[in-house]
This record gives sequence, structure tokens and C-alpha cells, in this order.
Amino acid sequence: MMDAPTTTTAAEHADRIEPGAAYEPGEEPDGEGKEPRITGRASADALLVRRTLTEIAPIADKVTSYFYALLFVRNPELREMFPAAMDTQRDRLLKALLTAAEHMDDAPVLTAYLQNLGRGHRKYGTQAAHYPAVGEALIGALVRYATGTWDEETEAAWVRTYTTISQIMIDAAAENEQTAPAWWHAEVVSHDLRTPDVAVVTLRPDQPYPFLAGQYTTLETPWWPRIWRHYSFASAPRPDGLLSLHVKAVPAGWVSGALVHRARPGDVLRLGPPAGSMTVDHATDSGLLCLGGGTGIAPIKALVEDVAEHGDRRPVDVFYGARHDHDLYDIDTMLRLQKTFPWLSVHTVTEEQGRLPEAVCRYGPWNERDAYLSGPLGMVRRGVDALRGVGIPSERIRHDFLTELAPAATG
Ligand SMILES: NC(=O)C1=CN([C@@H]2O[C@H](COP(=O)(O)OP(=O)(O)OC[C@H]3O[C@@H](n4cnc5c(N)ncnc54)[C@H](O)[C@@H]3O)[C@@H](O)[C@H]2O)C=CC1
Repeated sequence: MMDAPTTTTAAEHADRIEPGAAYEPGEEPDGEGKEPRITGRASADALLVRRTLTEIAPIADKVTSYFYALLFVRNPELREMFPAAMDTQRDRLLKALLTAAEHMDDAPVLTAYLQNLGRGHRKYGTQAAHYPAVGEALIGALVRYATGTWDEETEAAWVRTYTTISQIMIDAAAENEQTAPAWWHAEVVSHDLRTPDVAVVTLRPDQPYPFLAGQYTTLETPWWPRIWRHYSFASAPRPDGLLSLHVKAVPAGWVSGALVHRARPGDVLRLGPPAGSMTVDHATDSGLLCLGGGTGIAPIKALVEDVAEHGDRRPVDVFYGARHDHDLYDIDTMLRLQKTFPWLSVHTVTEEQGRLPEAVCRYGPWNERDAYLSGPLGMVRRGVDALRGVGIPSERIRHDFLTELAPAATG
């Protein structure tokens, strides 16, 4: 039911997030003049909450199993909202909650994250009435395993924290219900196998699917019901309404494997709402510096198309990284774009030449640019450090790993 907030380590990323996937975002809070509803209270509570998190970190597996056991034993009707095989889902729900709790006093990032999560939960059939059951299982699991630090004050902090989290999600879902479906059906209209394990999949949604270049969707295949994965759009919105995704089949990746090796035109998938804040700021005319690693080139291509459509003529440098030459599966498209648009420069970086973040720093200067990073978590993490190192301020660096890479909150 609760979507992956995503994860906190590169290893987990490899396990759980499929290529083309992106993490839950920190979209800008939506709604004009709407202030995040996380208050100063959070800082005091956040200390207690983080103390619990530190205690349970080494036994996270046990806490997770017990949490789900409590949830399903007490609320058997919720079981069918989760995938049949829980091992792939495993700690998504708990991890979402714990990530949110951890970032409780990072109000703008957290509010946006939770609003997005709340909207995204509509596709699971989540109702406001389900939230208390989840909260009780959460507290039940913490009471059982955080024995060293649990006390009345801590419990009160967790209850307040969970109440805030769930209310933001419930409100966002209710608001979204007024204007958007809970999910879209989308038919595969073409399937282009670019390498033995990378496919470009084009979809026709059953109703208009509004999104911005640089955003991503969640996707469920008919072969793995209730298992959802994230994929970035590889094109800016098109007049024909078609959507395209780049998918790499990873070992043991159920959804990615099915999309690459099994999906064919005529198959119908389900899509959740668009999400993500890695979008072009058209209020400025700063140049763009884009790093796309592997299938991470997908949203970068969408950003280039977006700049082109706005007729901005801002300088755009794209660094496209891959392990080997033959992994640069979309290089023809990128070179075609470069030929068409004089403001665009495309640089390729294979591992023979070094890794993407280091390679970018050999060029420049970049300190006047807005930066966009998309690819494996390790690449994004090192890329952010490298770009800060060459003088790009953090607020001008965009990527989809906001909760993972947000500076640890203090307080
Ligand atoms: N919006 C986003 O952030 C998106 C993220 N992705 C993610 O991108 C990944 C793509 O996977 P593959 O195509 O197999 O990429 P890959 O593993 O082949 O790597 C692509 C590039 O990233 C570099 N790289 C990898 N790990 C690095 C590290 N620790 N430090 C520095 N550079 C590193 C490689 O040198 C290479 O240039 C997937 O994990 C997918 O989930 C994909 C699409 C969109």
C-alpha cells in the first residue's frame, strides 16, 4: 500500500529500484501560498524519533517483519493491497514512514514528499480509514523493538509525527481526487529493444496524462500485480499524448525483466500519477549542465526537448555516461539533437575514460549553470559532491534522490 519512499543505500537501490526508476521526489509543495503544515513542534519530536530510529537500525529486518505481521493479523482485509510476494515489497511501507519521520523537521522537502506519496497511494485503493491501522502497527512494532529508548514521551512524539505524516498524505489524496484519476491504463504501442537488456517502450495512456519533462511515473505490469516501479519519461509531453520510457532489465528485476523481454504492442499497463521536481526552471535563462548515467539519460533527453520547445537557446551540456561504448544505447538520438540545436553539446563518458562526475569536472566552468543529475544513486551522490566542488550552489542542483541526499536535519 505505501509506496517505496525509496531507500537509503546504494545496495538497497540496486535491489529494489529498477532502471529508469527514480526515487520519490521532493516536489515543490503545490497550491499557491500553501505553507507546509509541519510546525516547530517537529524539531523537539524529531530528536526523540531519531533516537528510536538509531536504536532499531541494526534490527530493521525484525521490526519490518513484525510490523507487517501486526498489520495483517489485525487487518486481514489490507493484505490484498500488497503484492502476493512480500519479499520485493518488504520494507517499503515501513521505510516510507521511517524516512518521513527522520526528515520531520525538513519541512519543505518532507511536505512535498508526503503530498506526493499521498497522491500516489490512490492507485493502491488506499482510504483515509486505513491510516490508523498502519499507525497502530507502526507503534506496536516500535514498542516491541525500541525497548532501550521507548517511553511515554517518545510514544507521544511518534504519535504526533505519524498523525502529521498521515494527515498530509490524506489531504493531498483528497485534493488530487478532485482533478485526476487514481491511475491510468496505458497500452504499449511500440517496443524497441536497443541492447540485449535495454528497451525503449512507448505507451498510449487511455486519457490525457499531464506531466512535465524531467518527471517520472510509477508503473504496474499485468504480469506482476501490485508491484510498482518508477520510470522517468524519456520525452517531453508530445502533441500525440504518447509517453516513452527507457527500461533496463536488471538481474531478478521482475518488472524490468517483463517490460524488456515480455511486453509487446497491445499489452496494457497501469500508471500512477507523474511525480518529481527535476524540471527546467523557465523563469531563468541560465545554462544547463546535465549528467545522465545509463538509462538515466531518459529524463535528460526530455529536458533537452523541453528547452528546445521553449525556444530558450540556453547553453545545454549533456554528459552521457555508460560502462562501455555499446551501452550508449541512445547516443544516436542525442547526436541528432546536438546536430539540430546549436546550443546543445553532448559529451560521452565511458568507464575507460573515467566516471561521469570526475569527467564533468575536467570541463567547465560550470558555476553559472543549473545542474540536473539522473542515474544510479552512487553516480548522483558523487555527482552532487563534484558539482558543489566546482562552485554550483546546492539549490541549483536537481535530482530525484532528495530524501536520500538531503542534508541530515538538525534539531
Ligand atoms: N531520474 C533518475 O534519477 C533516474 C535514475 N535511473 C537509474 O539509473 C540507473 C541506471 O542503471 P545503468 O543503466 O545500469 O547504469 P550503469 O550502472 O551502467 O552506470 C551508468 C553511469 O553511471 C556511472 N556510475 C555508476 N555508479 C557510479 C558511482 N558509484 N559513482 C560514479 N559514477 C557511477 C557509470 O560510470 C556510468 O557512466 C538505474 O539505477 C536507474 O534506477 C534511471 C532513470 C532515471
